[in-house]
Amino acid sequence: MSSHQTPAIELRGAGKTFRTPSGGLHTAVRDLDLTVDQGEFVAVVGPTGCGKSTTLTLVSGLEEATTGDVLVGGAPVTGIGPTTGFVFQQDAVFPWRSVLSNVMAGPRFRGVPKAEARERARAWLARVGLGAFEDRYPHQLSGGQRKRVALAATFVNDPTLLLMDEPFSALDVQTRALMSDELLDLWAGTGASVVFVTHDLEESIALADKVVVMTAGPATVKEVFTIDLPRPRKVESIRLEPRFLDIYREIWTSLGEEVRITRERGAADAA
Ligand SMILES: Nc1ncnc2c1ncn2[C@@H]1O[C@H](COP(=O)(O)OP(=O)(O)OP(=O)(O)O)[C@@H](O)[C@H]1O
Repeated sequence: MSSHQTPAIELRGAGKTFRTPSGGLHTAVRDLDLTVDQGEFVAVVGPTGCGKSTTLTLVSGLEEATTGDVLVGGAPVTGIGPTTGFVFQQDAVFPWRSVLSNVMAGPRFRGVPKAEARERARAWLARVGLGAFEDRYPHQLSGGQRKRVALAATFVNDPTLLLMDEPFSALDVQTRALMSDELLDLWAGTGASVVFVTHDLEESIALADKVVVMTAGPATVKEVFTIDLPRPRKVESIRLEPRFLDIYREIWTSLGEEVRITRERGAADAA
């Protein structure tokens, strides 16, 4: 990565304070400093409720930072850019549209002619192994297949920035590992920058170039770990590598402390 490139994302002292329904103020994240380089895969881990999703909504422009700066492609973020893709835990598919129509929707919305949109959608469906399922409706698919549709529907738009909020957490363990491999295959060579929020430390290490550990809420960046595992990766085999286990232990030392703080606070609140 050449050092003169504008980072894909820069958070500088970014924070977000929400007004609660009772009229109080709740700080969700504070003093966030983070750089995501172009083409980099960054995973964000942190204790439950610490502010991971809020961080992602700041980057997406869905929420405006209360303090500090959020830059995407070197410019202050003003809303969801046309080249930003999202994948969430919930299936972001239209239940009343066929699989093919779902994947064509993005390009059509962006003004791509129908025949070309269909061709591009078919190519991505083939890549996710759903070429034979284009006429099905989402309810006729398994959870993993629906997730594949969501990935095809995202990648068909050639995103330069991918924001993913626990996209695989509703899936069973085996499907989850398959989807992680699938994601890495689809992402490889696209040059897209990824911010991937997860609860799962193993998943974060297997996928990412950098793992960002956030503190107990209101979250700030605690530590950033560079993951020096080679690519291409297969998540089921890489997690058995000695280097993977060393990295896991190192990051857990940092993350575990924040998880404990969060648990103790929860116990104190309940007492
Ligand atoms: N719109 C909002 N209004 C008020 N408070 C909010 C709002 N959105 C989030 N919060 C609060 O901000 C804090 C951080 O929430 P956020 O969803 O970002 O955490 P998270 O780390 O993604 O959580 P989880 O690990 O459970 O997915 C929480 O205390 C939450 O209740």
